[in-house]
Amino acid sequence: MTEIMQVQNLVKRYGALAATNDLNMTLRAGELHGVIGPNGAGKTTFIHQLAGEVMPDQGRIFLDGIDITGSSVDERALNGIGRSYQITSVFKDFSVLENVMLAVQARQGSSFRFWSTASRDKRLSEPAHEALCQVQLSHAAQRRAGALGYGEMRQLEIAMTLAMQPRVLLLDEPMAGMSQQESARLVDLLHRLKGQYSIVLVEHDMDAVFALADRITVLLYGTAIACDTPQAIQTNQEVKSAYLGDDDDEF
Ligand SMILES: Nc1ncnc2c1ncn2[C@@H]1O[C@H](COP(=O)(O)OP(=O)(O)OP(=O)(O)O)[C@@H](O)[C@H]1O
Repeated sequence: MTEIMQVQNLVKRYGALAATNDLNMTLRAGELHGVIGPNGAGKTTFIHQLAGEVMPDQGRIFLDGIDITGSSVDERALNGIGRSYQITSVFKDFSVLENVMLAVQARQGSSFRFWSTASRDKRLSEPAHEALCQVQLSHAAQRRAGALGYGEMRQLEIAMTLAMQPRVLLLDEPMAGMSQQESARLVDLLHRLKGQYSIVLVEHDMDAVFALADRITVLLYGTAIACDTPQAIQTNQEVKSAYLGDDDDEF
């Protein structure tokens, strides 16, 4: 399997604290790669660095073998790195469809400037409908985004990310705050997206990560202490003692 991203020796310091510390990881094309670790292990800082929101102090990030360490968030998005939108970036008074259309427009950039309104609308609405279909939110296309339930709002965020036509999807705790039913629906959705996209999933819901991931990287104090299949991670002694405190029941 080819590697779509490589992360080499990533370091991000906040004062004396190294949030990521010599962190190495590879993302294979089409895999769902779970990233787990205790609170403060550096998971979110890692995702921020992959997305370009935080610049590392040391280390390199490669996409398709090209060094993107110094690229901005926008450049990375145009090169296919999709960072899940946050609820804060949803326009609550716009319809669900309009929000996704805005994401399509962001992807298409200024190429629509000279087009007629009708053709522009179609060029925006068709991929937007497609993205909503992918996350099974088509039924809510005309609803006001602000009227969506919490789980549906997260589905909308993913639709907006998919509308950017990413190859790599970065998902930072997509199940946070969800009910059991909403989480189960999101697990189903990620199962469907698996293989179509290369996905990095940071998630505290261990059942979800172990059910979904092809491989899991375990972070501890900003360093990857293990990277393996869920089955191997489950029985990895270093992971057990360092991350789970030797408690077999945790898995
Ligand atoms: N902007 C910042 N300024 C100072 N310290 C920070 C900053 N961002 C993160 N940190 C620190 O870096 C460490 C790693 O934080 P990070 O949020 O990446 O961990 P995490 O694994 O995502 O944690 P959690 O599971 O609790 O979300 C923590 O000790 C955190 O306090």
